[in-house]
Amino acid sequence: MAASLGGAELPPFTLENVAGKGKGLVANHSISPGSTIIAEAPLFTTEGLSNPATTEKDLAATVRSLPKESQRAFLSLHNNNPGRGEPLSNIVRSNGYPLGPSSEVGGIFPVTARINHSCRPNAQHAWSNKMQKMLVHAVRDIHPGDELTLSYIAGGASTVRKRNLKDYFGFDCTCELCSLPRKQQRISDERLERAQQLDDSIGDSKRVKRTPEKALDDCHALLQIFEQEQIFDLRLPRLYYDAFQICAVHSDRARASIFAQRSRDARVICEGPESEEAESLEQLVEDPARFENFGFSRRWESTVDDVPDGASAESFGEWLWRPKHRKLVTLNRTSFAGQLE
Ligand SMILES: C[S@@+](CC[C@H](N)C(=O)[O-])C[C@H]1O[C@@H](n2cnc3c(N)ncnc32)[C@H](O)[C@@H]1O
Repeated sequence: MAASLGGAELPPFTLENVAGKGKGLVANHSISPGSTIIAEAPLFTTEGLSNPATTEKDLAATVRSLPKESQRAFLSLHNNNPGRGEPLSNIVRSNGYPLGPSSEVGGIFPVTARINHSCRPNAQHAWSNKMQKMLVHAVRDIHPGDELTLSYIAGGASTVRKRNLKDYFGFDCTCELCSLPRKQQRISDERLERAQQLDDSIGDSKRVKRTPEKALDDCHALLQIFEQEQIFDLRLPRLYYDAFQICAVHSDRARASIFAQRSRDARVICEGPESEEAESLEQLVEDPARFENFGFSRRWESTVDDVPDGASAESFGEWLWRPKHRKLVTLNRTSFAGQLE
C-alpha cells in the first residue's frame, strides 16, 4: 500500500492543489496496476440517518462524537454548495461513497474523498465487506506527478458524462478526456457511443441464446475500445464476465474457463486479492458448469482440456474470440477422421 522509508510506511501520494479541481491526490512514487493505494475505514457511515427531517441534527451529533482530529478531517472536506442548504449534509453528499455497489448506506473516507474524478481513471475504489474498509487500487501504471483519479460515473460519450457529472455532482468536468482537442474528442466520443451500444446488445439475453457468435464478437469489439480508450476499471472484469456467460450458456467450458480467469485477474487488479467477487470467479475458472445458466444449449460444447496448448498469443486470441473459426476447425477434423476410417 505504502512506500517504506526507514521502516515507516508513507503513502505513495501527497495532497496538493490541482488546477481547476480544488485539492487532489498526486502520486510521489511509481505505482503499478493492482497495487493497493489506500485501505481506509470510514470516519462514520450514514447508517441510522434515515429520517430526512433530522439528518442535519443527527449528523451534528455524529460529528461531535468523533475524536477532534476526525472532526477536523470531516469539516475540512469539500462542500459542493457552500453557503447554501445544510452544511454537514452538503459535505456528506459531496464526499460520501456507498458501502458497495448496491448499498443505500454511505461512508465518509477522508483520504479517498480527496480523489478527483476522471472519465479515464487510473484507479478503482471498492468497499471490502471483509475488511470493513474502502480500498483504492491502481488500474494503470501511475507515474510520480500523476494525479490519482477515480470515475464517479458509469461512462458514456462526453455530452452524457458532462451532464451526469453536473446533475449528480454539481461540477463541470475538466479531466484529461473531457479536455481533449476537438478532433480527438470526437473520435473518443464515437468509440464510447459505440461502446454503449455494444454493452446494451451484449446484455440482451435472447441474442446471447440465439446468436452467441455475434454477442461474443461484440465483447471482443468492446474490449478493443476499452484498450484504445485505456479503460481498465471495473468495466473490464464485467466485460470478461459477459464473455464467460455467453460461452457457459452454450456449454463451452474451455473458453468459459479462460474468460472467468481473465475476469478474476481483472477483478484482482481493481479490488485486490481479497475481493469476494474474485473468489467466486475462481470457482468458475475451475468448473464453469457451476454457473447457474450453464448448458442452456450444447452448441459450443467443449471440456476445459480443449484449451489449445502452446499456441502463440495471436492464434490463442483467434481461438478464444472466434467460435465460428473453432467450428470450422472441428468440422475439418471430423471430415478428416471420416476419410481416414
Ligand atoms: C469528492 S471531492 C474531490 C476532492 C476535492 N477536489 C477537494 O478539494 O477536496 C469532489 C469535488 O472535486 C471537484 N472535482 C472532482 N473531479 C473534478 C473534475 N474532473 N473536474 C473538475 N472538478 C472536479 C469538484 O468540485 C467536486 O465537487
